[in-house]
Amino acid sequence: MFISNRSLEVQNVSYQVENQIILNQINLKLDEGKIYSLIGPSGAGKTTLLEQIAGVQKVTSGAILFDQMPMKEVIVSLVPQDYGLLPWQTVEKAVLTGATISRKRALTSAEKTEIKYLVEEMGLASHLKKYPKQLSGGQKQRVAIARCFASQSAIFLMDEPFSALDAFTREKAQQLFLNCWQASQPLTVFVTHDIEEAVLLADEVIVMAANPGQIKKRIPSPFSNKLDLIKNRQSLQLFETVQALRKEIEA
Ligand SMILES: Nc1ncnc2c1ncn2[C@@H]1O[C@H](COP(=O)(O)OP(=O)(O)OP(=O)(O)O)[C@@H](O)[C@H]1O
Repeated sequence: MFISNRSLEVQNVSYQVENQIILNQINLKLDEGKIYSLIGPSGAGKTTLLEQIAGVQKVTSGAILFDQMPMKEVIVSLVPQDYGLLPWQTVEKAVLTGATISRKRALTSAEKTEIKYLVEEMGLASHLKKYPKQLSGGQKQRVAIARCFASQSAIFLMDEPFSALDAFTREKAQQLFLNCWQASQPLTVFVTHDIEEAVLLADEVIVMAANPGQIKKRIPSPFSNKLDLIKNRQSLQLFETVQALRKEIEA
């Protein structure tokens, strides 16, 4: 059992562009060793909140801390909506560079072997020498996820990480994600429009409301064993939780 008491705290974060309030007094305490999904209607501010946590967007009102440190001192791994791959880096280079930067040192040969295994598991072995323009959307997304795991950061932030995958590949990637996640159990926050995915993968679903963007509800996972995706996908708990969430989002 993974034991940790570090947490990410979003303290009274608000964000306004011109006269539009995009985030309105967001308060969240998120614990290490857990996966959180962020759902809500379009325009609720999910991406904005994720990017403020990641430090991509400046926090102009309120504070975001991890283990009581400001986020600029914390290394996070972000899977952005556009995958964030550099056009001049091959798949291999992208994953290895991500891992080196987050560790702030050269990789050991054991770490390189582990990363190679991860890349193979992600179905990318035959694409190692390819550049982003030579990859499909789904392949790019898998590179971004592999780079995230290879980084071994304490915090993973993912914006619709499985959205470009077809249904079958998506189910495989979700299972692979949960299996890989078990090894280090980073505090993970992911945005999704897929309510089923939000319930299946997360320990807690965070529902946002729009105009202005705010936290509406937090709903714990109904599953005792999240790893058993096949069983959970067919369960009554999934059906009931998805129905309840749908009402919450539409209300
Ligand atoms: N830099 C910006 N300038 C002006 N408006 C912005 C800016 N960034 C975000 N917004 C607005 O903030 C609101 C929230 O956007 P955001 O992308 O965070 O929402 P979202 O919940 O992720 O939406 P979606 O589900 O459609 O991806 C939207 O109304 C958007 O138009």
